[in-house]
Amino acid sequence: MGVLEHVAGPLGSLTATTPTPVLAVAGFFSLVVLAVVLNVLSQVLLKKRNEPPMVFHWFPWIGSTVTYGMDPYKFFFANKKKHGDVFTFVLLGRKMTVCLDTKGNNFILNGKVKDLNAEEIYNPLTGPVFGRDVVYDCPNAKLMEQKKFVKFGLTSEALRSYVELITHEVQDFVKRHKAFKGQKGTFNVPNVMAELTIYTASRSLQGEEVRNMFDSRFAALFHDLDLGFSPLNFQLSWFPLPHNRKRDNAHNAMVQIYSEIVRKRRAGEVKRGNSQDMVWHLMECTYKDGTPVPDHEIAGIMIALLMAGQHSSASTISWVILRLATKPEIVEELLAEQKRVLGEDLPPFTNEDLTKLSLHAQVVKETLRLHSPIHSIMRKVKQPLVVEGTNYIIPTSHTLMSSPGVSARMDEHFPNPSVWDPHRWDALNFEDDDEKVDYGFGIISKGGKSPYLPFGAGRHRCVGEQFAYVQLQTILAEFIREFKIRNPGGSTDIVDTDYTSLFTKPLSPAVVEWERRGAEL
Ligand code: HEM
Repeated sequence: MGVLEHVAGPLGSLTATTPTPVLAVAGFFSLVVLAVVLNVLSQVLLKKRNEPPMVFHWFPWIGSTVTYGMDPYKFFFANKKKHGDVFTFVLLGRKMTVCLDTKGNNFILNGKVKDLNAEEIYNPLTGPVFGRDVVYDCPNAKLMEQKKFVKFGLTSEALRSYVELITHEVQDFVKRHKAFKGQKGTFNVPNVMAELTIYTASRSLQGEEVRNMFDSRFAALFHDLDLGFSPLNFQLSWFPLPHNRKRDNAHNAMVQIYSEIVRKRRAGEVKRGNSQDMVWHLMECTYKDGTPVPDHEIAGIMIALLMAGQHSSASTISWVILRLATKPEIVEELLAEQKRVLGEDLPPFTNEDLTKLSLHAQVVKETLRLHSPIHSIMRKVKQPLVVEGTNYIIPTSHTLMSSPGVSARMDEHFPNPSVWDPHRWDALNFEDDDEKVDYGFGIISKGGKSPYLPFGAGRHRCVGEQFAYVQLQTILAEFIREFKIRNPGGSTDIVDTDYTSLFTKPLSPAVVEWERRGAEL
């Protein structure tokens, strides 16, 4: 028997005796073609005049998922050019209506609670990670109270103590970490900075017990819990996949750890001393109706703070280091600022000192303009909504999507927007004339006209901004005291962004060269 007969033999017998598989494949392809044709026809023929334009797509359900997912900003700008600031696209079967620029940001972020809803979108994903009765697993009014607890826990006394604790963590880290052995070397920025960020956050905000557990048990639990933030979980968070099982086990273990910390503290087995961590503060908080925060909610809020803070801060400080490595002259300017403000001998600094290090703050601010860790913010439409200045009415079957990162990259607001230039903020401020509002967690700027909203706006605005700035500025100030940094070969290139996880971050590996001060690069 020849080779061809060998191959044809089995196929021949298959078609002769079982025609079904071939027919099934042909049938499947016909169905796909039919679905594509109907989908295209419906986009061309059934345009609704009072709904925003739909981004053209061939396949139903998949829609624009791939182009959006590969580079959301490229996708937003391309469609803004084609359709204007308001358009709809299909993301995994959902109709997402995007509203861009300052008006779009304001429309979505400052929307009323009766019109827009965050918890229906986010809770399937965050619920199993954070736990019961916290954040999106409770009515919005309760979330506002929980945010108030956190915001009011970040007192100036607490922040002062955090600066000291974070400073010690950084000093210890740069002495001991394997990436910083010797006088000079290279390090993979995203990995090393993620490690440093979590040590600093856990020692300050989370408290001594959590920090002490980090090197052993806690890091593994954090890793497993984090698996729950896989984008796949927007659809399948309930499905017993291995990563979801690990997530659930990690969540239960973490709740037990926090509950045990609270129990020991309440029993007086651990004394407070000068400790200002958030667990102590939450143990003293009560809801408006007089109910103290139950232990499982303390655990849930602490987990939420850990997860929300870790990804955003680790990504931001990594971008700070990577951007500085492209402009080593700014590193020297930062050091000069510290010497000018604090003294030539670079003494330890306080939270009040940080507010005087304006270039340090501007480095963080400019980095967040171009590298905001959250590129898309979503809300479910609860009743048909008119978009001001248009004839569009957004139906309740749509989800709204805001991307403040778009206005932050528009040349109408920021000349040469793609250039990373901390000095652009020397004389730039969007907050001064802004309307103020209180959604229940303290007075905030409404941000209605600002093109720069990396911490969001409205009732879901970030309550971690102050902590993030303290953490990021302290790490930055300590880091540049210790090291000179630059890109290998003095290159000015910057790595691409990794959009595959929920929070964006630099694509790893992203390596820079370091040298301890006192030696030459
Ligand atoms: C550079 C750092 C950070 C950035 C850029 C950032 C950004 C944001 C943004 C854009 C939102 C609004 C989300 C929405 O409207 O759906 C938000 C909310 C929030 N963030 Fe942050 N964040 C940062 C750090 C932190 C830290 C360190 C914490 C905790 C200590 C934190 C806790 C929260 C909380 C509790 C919310 C409220 C969620 C809600 O009300 O729906 N964030 N953050």
